[in-house]
Amino acid sequence: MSGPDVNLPSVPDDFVFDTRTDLRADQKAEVLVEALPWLQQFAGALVVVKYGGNAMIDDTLKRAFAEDMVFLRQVGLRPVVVHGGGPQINAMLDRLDIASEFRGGLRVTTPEAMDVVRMVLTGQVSRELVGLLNAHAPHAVGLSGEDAGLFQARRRTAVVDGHEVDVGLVGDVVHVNPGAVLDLLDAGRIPVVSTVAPDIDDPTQVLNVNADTAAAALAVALGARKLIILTDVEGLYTDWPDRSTLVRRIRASALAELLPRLDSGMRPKMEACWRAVEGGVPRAHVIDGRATHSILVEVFTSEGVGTMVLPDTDPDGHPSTVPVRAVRLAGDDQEATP
Ligand SMILES: Nc1ncnc2c1ncn2[C@@H]1O[C@H](COP(=O)(O)OP(=O)(O)O)[C@@H](O)[C@H]1O
Ligand SMILES: CC(=O)N[C@@H](CCC(=O)OP(=O)(O)O)C(=O)O
Repeated sequence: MSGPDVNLPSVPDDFVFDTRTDLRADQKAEVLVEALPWLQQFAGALVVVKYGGNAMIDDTLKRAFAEDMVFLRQVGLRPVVVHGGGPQINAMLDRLDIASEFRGGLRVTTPEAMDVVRMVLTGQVSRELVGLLNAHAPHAVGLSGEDAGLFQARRRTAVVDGHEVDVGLVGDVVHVNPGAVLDLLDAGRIPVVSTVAPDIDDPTQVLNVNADTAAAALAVALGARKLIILTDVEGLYTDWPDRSTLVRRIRASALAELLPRLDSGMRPKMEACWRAVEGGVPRAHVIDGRATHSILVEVFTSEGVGTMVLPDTDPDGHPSTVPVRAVRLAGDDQEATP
């Protein structure tokens, strides 16, 4: 194609053209202005973000996630990252030819598998996330549930078809000592937490803890303003996989009724949201980690994204409402009040 003969400035080989032509300048300004009340509302807010699953295996998404965390910190929030790493653990177990299975959504964890879980979460996934974050500015510090007594866990079973089954070295967080995380936040750092925890009944033994569950326990202990869980689906569907049943907002009591009917993938996430909200975290969200910058859209736009869990009543005793995001509540006949 030939255009008018004009003198164009020379462009370096590594120049990346801005292809974001879908927004006009005034529309870009509108997006920024729309963020203003949310920036004001969340100034200083502590937000726990659980990063894991498939959103963590794509390089572009990983870089975008790091940008989002650095962005949150830069505009005055206090983000804490709790990461999973199920797919990465699977890959390493395969490489080492160690068999592994899930029961009731939990990995059956033998002592041999536990070594791999610990090595992958704290030695590989945490290191990679810290590196991606620190590519922007040296703020991220990795720590595991073992560090400074952050987590203590107790062994648990899984429930399969109504029966309790042994899943080996798997635990639930029963105690959180958030001092180390708070120290890091006070120093302006971004803590990156991996979810391996000492056994409260045998502190020389470490346990494998589901990262969604651990993120909820940490959010409660830190008094977080939000828990945000990234996953590989748009949010919670009441009738999975019927796409017309995506839930935008749901109150804790309606969620409690729904939980027993959820499949094992979504159940730990929604249970984590429920636990967080019951434990005093005002809002918990499950959002699509496959969409770049979905965290920024959730925090800084009026529509939000994904599924939001909110308490039945806000601390002032009024039925909980959230500005503008007026969408019908699952399990609730009323329209949300803007
Ligand atoms: N009710 C539901 N709503 C949404 N997703 C569901 C539901 N039930 C099952 N799922 C499945 O759960 C998956 C998310 O769980 P999982 O794969 O464990 O997430 P992650 O890898 O992000 O930790 C979704 O990709 C979807 O296939
Ligand atoms: C007990 C248990 O199942 N632990 C998980 C811990 C990692 C995790 O939760 O990772 P995702 O968030 O990526 O799923 C596991 O071994 O896979």
